[in-house]
Amino acid sequence: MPPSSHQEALPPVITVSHVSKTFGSGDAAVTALDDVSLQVAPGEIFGVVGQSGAGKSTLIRTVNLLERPDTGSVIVDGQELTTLSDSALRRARQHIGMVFQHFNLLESRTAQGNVELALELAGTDSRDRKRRASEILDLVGLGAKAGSFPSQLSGGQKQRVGIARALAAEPRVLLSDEATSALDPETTRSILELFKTINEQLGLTVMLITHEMDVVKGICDSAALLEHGRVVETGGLVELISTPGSRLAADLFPLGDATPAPGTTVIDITFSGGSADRPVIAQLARDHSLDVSILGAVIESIGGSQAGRTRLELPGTPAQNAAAVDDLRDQGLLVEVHSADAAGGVS
Ligand SMILES: Nc1ncnc2c1ncn2[C@@H]1O[C@H](COP(=O)(O)OP(=O)(O)OP(=O)(O)O)[C@@H](O)[C@H]1O
Repeated sequence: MPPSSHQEALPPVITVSHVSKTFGSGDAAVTALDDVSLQVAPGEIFGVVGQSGAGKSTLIRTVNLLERPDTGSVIVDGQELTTLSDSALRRARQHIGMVFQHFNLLESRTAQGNVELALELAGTDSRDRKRRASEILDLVGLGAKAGSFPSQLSGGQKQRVGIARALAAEPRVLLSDEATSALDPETTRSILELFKTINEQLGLTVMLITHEMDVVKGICDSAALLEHGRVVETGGLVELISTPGSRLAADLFPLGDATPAPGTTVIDITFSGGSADRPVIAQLARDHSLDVSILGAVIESIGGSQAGRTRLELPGTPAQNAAAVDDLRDQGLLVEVHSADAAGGVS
């Protein structure tokens, strides 16, 4: 659910502050996380993206201390995890569900048995375990398969069991490490819809790792881009796409690579909220008698509102188009101006 102003006033559910983690030592040392700080607001779906080896898994595993940071602090639901005793940490982890890429189910147990296991570990008595496991399997759409073993389930069904297990002990936070990357596109869509449903129905905060921008666009409210163990950008998606030069925005809304004519002006306009519905380009062409060419455009729905970017080519130099650009900016639009060089490149 998109964070409302009321939610923004609440303290974050996850706060990672100045976390660093190095594996190995000497010449073999690998710094997986380098002074990482980020916050996840209550009820948000927060995506962590970045290339392979950027530190995404290490980061998400520090949020439930499966990976202990060398330095820094991790606060989940108001509790600083790094200073807890082993037994207190085990209790705290029961409120942090985790979903894994390869499901990590016990083959010897049925779907119901796998979900009940999480409740056994939480000390729930037998009757409540059965009732709760049935309820939660119904919620993930797998009630009819409660008695099936993992070997009798499809990948998507296995992941639903994994999600049910993660939800069994009524966590406040759900962590997902590439939950959909072993699934086909259609199953991926249905699992993402399930995340969204859980997020909305249970008010659960979700932090997920993905390398797929479509996942971020599809369900995330906020995201962080990791590079070489560092957070290079983080924020709400609508806010990010309104940030000039945002790498995440460029990855979320790729504008294609149409080549402008040499000596022209190239402008990138970011639309969000109401501006996405206005006939901005037609008005620009009319008011400034400009022969506007659209080099690329993408409009998407993010968190229930329209957002997108458009790359336009205008005849003449940036100086000659200054009035047109000012006009766009006066309308509250975010405009970046480039000039096309002789080779059709943009600078
Ligand atoms: N247990 C470990 N021992 C040694 N090095 C590790 C360990 N775990 C991670 N690393 C290293 O830390 C860096 C970050 O790894 P991590 O798995 O967090 O990246 P990632 O962004 O999740 O990558 P991928 O998308 O490929 O899963 C990599 O260089 C990796 O080789």
